[in-house]
Amino acid sequence: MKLLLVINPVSGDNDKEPLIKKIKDYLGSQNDLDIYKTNGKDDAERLRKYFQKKYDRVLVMGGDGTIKSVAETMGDNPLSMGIIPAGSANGLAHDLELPLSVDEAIPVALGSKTRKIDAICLNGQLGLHISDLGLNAELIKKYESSFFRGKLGYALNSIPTLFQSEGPYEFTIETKDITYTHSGIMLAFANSNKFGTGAVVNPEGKIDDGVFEILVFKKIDVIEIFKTLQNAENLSSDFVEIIPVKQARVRTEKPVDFQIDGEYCHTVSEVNAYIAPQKLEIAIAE
Ligand SMILES: Nc1ncnc2c1ncn2[C@@H]1O[C@H](COP(=O)(O)OP(=O)(O)OP(=O)(O)O)[C@@H](O)[C@H]1O
Repeated sequence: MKLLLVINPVSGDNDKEPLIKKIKDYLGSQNDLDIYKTNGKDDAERLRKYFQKKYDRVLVMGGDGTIKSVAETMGDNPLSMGIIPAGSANGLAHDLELPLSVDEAIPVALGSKTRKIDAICLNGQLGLHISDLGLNAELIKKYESSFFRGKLGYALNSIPTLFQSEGPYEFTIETKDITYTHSGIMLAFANSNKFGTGAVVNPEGKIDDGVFEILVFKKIDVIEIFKTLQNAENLSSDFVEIIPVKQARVRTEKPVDFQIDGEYCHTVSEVNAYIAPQKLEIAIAE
């Protein structure tokens, strides 16, 4: 097998060298492995050059942001992807029920069982997991500029963000059939059903059903947040409005912080979103 291993050296705040050694040991001598370590600057350009070569699979060792950027760089003829979860939250790996320990993840990432998943195209970028406008994107903006990485960084930044949020916002959502206006602290574009924290915010969401859900979170409600952590299926519509769609345009009166799969994307006042069915093939557990 000819493999490209893409590694984010800083994701999840953990040392990748022992993990790389485990992969090399597992592969032994009969496999052909190229390694690319991301730099966070011109990765797309550099990766595109790698993808001009022929590989059988790309392995990604990082978090959702690294998976997203590799998926975007592969273009219209993507390779199948094996994931070695090594980010802070690993939302996509949780959704696909991939093993989180590297020893278990390696055989799965190199295995023959795969699953095709949808992506959401958001203002020209790919979102594979959950992207949002508002409160969570404000938190990610603060986290990315903070000294602390990993889960501690999210935790340390979340309390001030909850009190300093600029919301609520007025979201105008135009679908093929109808236009809604909802006020909320955050609007999410969900391809899957839970955040990397495990909170099930989109109980009906499936990652390969050809639709995505727009979730408008109306207020912070401790009981409902607790229910999301218990995998409850009946979230109150006073807490979250769920709109399944294939395509939508969302507008806000003033620019609002926006994030895609945990990557902060500045402020926007319009997001054009549509589903790209069966966009990516990912190796999963037998
Ligand atoms: N060498 C590097 N130095 C700094 N940033 C990097 C580097 N390589 C990639 N990045 C950045 O890492 C981000 C993607 O991180 P990813 O989502 O994979 O991990 P993560 O789960 O967010 O982990 P963490 O929370 O520790 O960043 C992107 O913003 C990318 O630009």
